[in-house]
Amino acid sequence: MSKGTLFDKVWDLHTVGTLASGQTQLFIGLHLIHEVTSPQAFAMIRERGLKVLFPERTVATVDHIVPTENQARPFADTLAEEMMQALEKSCQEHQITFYNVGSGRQGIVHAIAPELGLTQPGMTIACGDSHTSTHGAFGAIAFGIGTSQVRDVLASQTLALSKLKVRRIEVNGTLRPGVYAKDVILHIIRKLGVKGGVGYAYEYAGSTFEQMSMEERMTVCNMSIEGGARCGYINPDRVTYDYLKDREFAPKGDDWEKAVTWWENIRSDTDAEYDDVVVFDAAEIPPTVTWGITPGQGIGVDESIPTPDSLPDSERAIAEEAYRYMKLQPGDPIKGTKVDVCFIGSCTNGRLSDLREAAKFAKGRQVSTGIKAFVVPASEQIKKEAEAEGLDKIFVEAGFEWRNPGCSMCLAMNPDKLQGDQISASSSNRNFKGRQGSSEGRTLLMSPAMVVAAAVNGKVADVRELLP
Ligand SMILES: CC(C)[C@H](C(=O)O)[C@@H](O)C(=O)O
Ligand code: SF4
Repeated sequence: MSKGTLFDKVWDLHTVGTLASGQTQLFIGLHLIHEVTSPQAFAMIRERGLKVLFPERTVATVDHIVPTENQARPFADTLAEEMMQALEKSCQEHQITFYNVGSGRQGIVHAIAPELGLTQPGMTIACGDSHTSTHGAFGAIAFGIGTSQVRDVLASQTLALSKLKVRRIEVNGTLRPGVYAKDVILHIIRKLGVKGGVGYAYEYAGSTFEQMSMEERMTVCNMSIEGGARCGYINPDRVTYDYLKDREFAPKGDDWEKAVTWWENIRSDTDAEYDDVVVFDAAEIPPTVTWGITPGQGIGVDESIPTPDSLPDSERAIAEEAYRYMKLQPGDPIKGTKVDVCFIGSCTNGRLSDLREAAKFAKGRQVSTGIKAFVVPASEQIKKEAEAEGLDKIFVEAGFEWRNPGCSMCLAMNPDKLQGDQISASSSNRNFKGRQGSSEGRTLLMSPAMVVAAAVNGKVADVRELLP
């Protein structure tokens, strides 16, 4: 095996050849598909009379358009129903496994592949979805692709790609109470910028990530793309193997031992060379909230919205645009900003550990009057597990609604939408203009625990004040 970073090794092992363009033809071990970016890709292969080359390496689910309340078919939204039928038909035609609503395995694509054990170290994974970077938490090279690339993978199981540089992002130390994986990644993006990672794969390393659970690692890798990095990964270790062991599609018996040996070999070598190295101290990371219209516009919950003169030239224009859109004043504290909607869910923070942590703070408290607060587990399996622990009851008693799995208000391609210029406290990953279903809707990104703090206070609050 070649020496170097995990990225280099996995890249080399999956290289089919070099194309005339100079790009690499890279073999894709696992292709995940969903209803939004696959219909046109299927139409394109159909037009050319092509087949799906490796249906057994292709797995589908439905997540973006599913209603989280009434899931009766046909869906009330005819466009959603059409997308659903298109996916059902394509999967049937090409013998692709489809985890449909009610299968017990449906959910946000980036939640179900790990929980089924499909996502494994050393793999190349592609999906027509930018947050495919999530799967890097397992030491896979996983990235989002566009519809024409979905076509390429369906037809050839390969992609034409240019190799990325690798930046090692080291975070060391223990996170302070009330500070979560979400704050770590929001902090990294705040410091390195939303375009800082363009051209790079991010390798997250250091004791902070080593101490994280797989779910926390997924939260971090998920938002690599918001920092401009096409993929982000963490070297596999005992935590990874313990998570994967005995999952449905994980290797079994002798194959398991062989797999672990191989996974150990693909870890970045200690003397690997990086194109860049950045180091952060975990103790300096505060509970972070975004105030603007990019995930890079984050501040500590006890900081004030930056004034134009405190910002570097390159950030001023987008800050001006953000003050106008968000209707927030530079210099004002973010804490105390009134919110209307509180959303816990998404592929960033809709997993069991997120719901458990949020429930700890919701227990025995009440959602403030006039606030709409709701919890959307990322998958059917997570929903079931959460209910078995009684988390649903804690949320409902506190005044949250408990919904069915899907992307929901992360992107609002389903009925869960902000109205007018409502402000949401959201555990999702994007605060772009109009992201949550209203062209004037405003989004404040934060950890699930911070969303609960906002829900019970009716305004942005510091979760540390709720700590026992
Ligand atoms: C719909 C899909 C293509 C999109 C993405 O690529 O990320 C969505 O998941 C998002 O989060 O904006
Ligand atoms: S939860 Fe949000 S970010 Fe994740 S795949 Fe769905 S829409 Fe995209």
